[in-house]
Amino acid sequence: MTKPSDILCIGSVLWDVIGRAPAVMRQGSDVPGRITRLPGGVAMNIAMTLARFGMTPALLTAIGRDAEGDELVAACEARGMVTSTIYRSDDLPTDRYMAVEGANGLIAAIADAHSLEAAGEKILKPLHNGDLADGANPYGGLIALDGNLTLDLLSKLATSPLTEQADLRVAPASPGKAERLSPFIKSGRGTLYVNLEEAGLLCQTSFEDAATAAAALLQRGAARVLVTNGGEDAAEGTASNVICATPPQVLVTRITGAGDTFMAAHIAAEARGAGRADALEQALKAAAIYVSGDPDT
Ligand SMILES: Nc1ncnc2c1ncn2[C@@H]1O[C@H](COP(=O)(O)OP(=O)(O)O)[C@@H](O)[C@H]1O
Ligand SMILES: O=c1[nH]cc([C@@H]2O[C@H](COP(=O)(O)O)[C@@H](O)[C@H]2O)c(=O)[nH]1
Repeated sequence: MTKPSDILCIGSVLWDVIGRAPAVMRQGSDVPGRITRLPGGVAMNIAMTLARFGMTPALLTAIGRDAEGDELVAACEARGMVTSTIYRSDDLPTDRYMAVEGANGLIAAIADAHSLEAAGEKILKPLHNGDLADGANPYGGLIALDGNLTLDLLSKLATSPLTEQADLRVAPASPGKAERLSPFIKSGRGTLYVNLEEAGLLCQTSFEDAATAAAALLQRGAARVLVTNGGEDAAEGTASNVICATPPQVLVTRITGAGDTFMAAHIAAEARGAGRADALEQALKAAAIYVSGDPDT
């Protein structure tokens, strides 16, 4: 029996290896700093924030049956997440992400999500084998889905009966993978969470502000969108209208994971019954607290 959860997080759960230096960095820099290893991956970041807001996420991902994988699953369990829904692979290693951040922001990052990609549809088994749902009774709750899955699998999910009854919340994994979300614009299914750059990539243009980007995504077929723009106004749009709000001004101490925190806080606010404007305000407040927080937590 699977322990009850109130949201499924589908996508990448991996180890983040983050190097941080107080110096301004450029290509070829070799400077003293701190290197930390933390649970990461977009689905995990969202799940961790949801857990902090009192929700119980179940994870649908691929994790290797290796020592790094065991440690990662234990870290998920320690945070109260449901892990029996995870696909553990005997032959695929646990995925990793590596980033370098200097005083001038993110210098570069590499995401190695090859095992998740290779596992493909195997991670979705609990949605049709009766653990969470089956063909006759599709899953009808919240799903947070990340764009680390292959375009092929995301395309299937955008039209699949497996997710037809679900309240689907979709986030790109990075600007480089933003276009993988285009099936959800085409099918007009789900709520998309993107930053301004990702909105531009999805519309093959660039936008000056979040409200314009939200309107363009809706016009192309998206059912509902949230567009963030760092410290500038964020927007939320549905078929009826686009609303905006301004993030609180804070001193930024970390940037990795701001978008994921925004999304999780927004979902949690709505799960508690917040209306559109209130949920947007709460998400901006939570993201501001996060970006101005202790980078080592
Ligand atoms: N400089 C900042 N000041 C205040 N809030 C910020 C700042 N940068 C990011 N945030 C918060 O994090 C959210 C997401 O940041 P953004 O940079 O748009 O996304 P991503 O992390 O996906 O690139 C913003 O909407 C805002 O709430
Ligand atoms: O292709 C990917 N890039 C980045 C991430 C994850 O996203 C976070 C960094 O996101 P951002 O740069 O938006 O802060 C990290 O936790 C990392 O593991 C991911 O899953 N896949």
